[in-house]
Amino acid sequence: MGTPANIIVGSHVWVEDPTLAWIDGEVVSIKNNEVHVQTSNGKKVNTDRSKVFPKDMEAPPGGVDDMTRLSYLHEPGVLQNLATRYELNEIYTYTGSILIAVNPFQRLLHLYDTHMMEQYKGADFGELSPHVFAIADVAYREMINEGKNNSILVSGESGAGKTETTKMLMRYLAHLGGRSGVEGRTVEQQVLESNPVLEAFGNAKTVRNNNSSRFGKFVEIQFDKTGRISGAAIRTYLLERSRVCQINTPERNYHCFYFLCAAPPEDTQRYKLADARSFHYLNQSSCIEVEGINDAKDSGKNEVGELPDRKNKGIPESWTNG
Ligand SMILES: Nc1ncnc2c1ncn2[C@@H]1O[C@H](COP(=O)(O)OP(=O)(O)OP(=O)(O)O)[C@@H](O)[C@H]1O
Repeated sequence: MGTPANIIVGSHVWVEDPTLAWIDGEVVSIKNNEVHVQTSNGKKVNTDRSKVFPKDMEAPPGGVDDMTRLSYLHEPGVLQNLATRYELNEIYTYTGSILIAVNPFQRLLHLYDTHMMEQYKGADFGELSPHVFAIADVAYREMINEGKNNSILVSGESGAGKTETTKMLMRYLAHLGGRSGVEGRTVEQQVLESNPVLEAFGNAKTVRNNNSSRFGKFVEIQFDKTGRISGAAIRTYLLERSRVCQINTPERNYHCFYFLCAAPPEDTQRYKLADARSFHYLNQSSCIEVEGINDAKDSGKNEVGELPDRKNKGIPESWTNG
């Protein structure tokens, strides 16, 4: 962020705030390099000129859907725009061809239904509101038109929404490249159904996220020349292995252990399992149950065919019997 040169007495500006990150206010005086600001929450702040940023007083009340259209592309300007849109449940914003997603922490089902997918199918980039489907659509079209591989990178800190976003991308690509009316389980179904299995073995409750992925993954979806999904591969790497034998409150071990312990009695007896609290690797943390995760129900989430080699892996039948 460069030093703003045009700060004068009367300017509307942003200054840092210990709790709000940034607060807006008006410059009341400037002495050498020290700027005196009266903030909109009634405080007086003295700060260095280099830490004061101009506020765009003509920004649209609902924010802009592409941040390259902001008059000032500095941190407070970007955060203010994202916050304004978030208030309106607009969780997606572009910065050029990059999509920024703000975690809504609530199900916005209308955003991801089939109707929405159909709207984004083939639409020009930027024609509709920013959306994760638009990113997937561009990647897909470019791949088809130019005959080249394409990648979508999803990044962010823990709990930002990468796992959810990746699932939406996969759902959309499966929608575009799926085969309707094909007998049996299609590749795209199998790709989508791999998520619960991967999450059971590689996700755990952490301080920041009840369903934190403790591994990285590279999902490859292969398409044929006509744009239909022909295959898929998922490469996982860097599982946080230490979590298996050491956990601290309020975190949990990998979901799969709790699912196993919560399996129906015939399975728990057969595999000599018991209440999760009776196992040292699970009871080192006082957190056994997690809000939003039903271990007994989720233990049966995996349906026939997902784990064809379950016998070799010692996976209880209840996991594959639905
Ligand atoms: N688009 C979304 N709609 C609704 N809820 C969401 C969305 N994105 C994220 N969430 C919520 O936030 C939680 C955390 O998101 P997610 O697990 O995707 O984060 P992450 O970036 O993958 O974190 P980690 O790096 O810890 O795995 C989800 O369990 C879900 O409750």
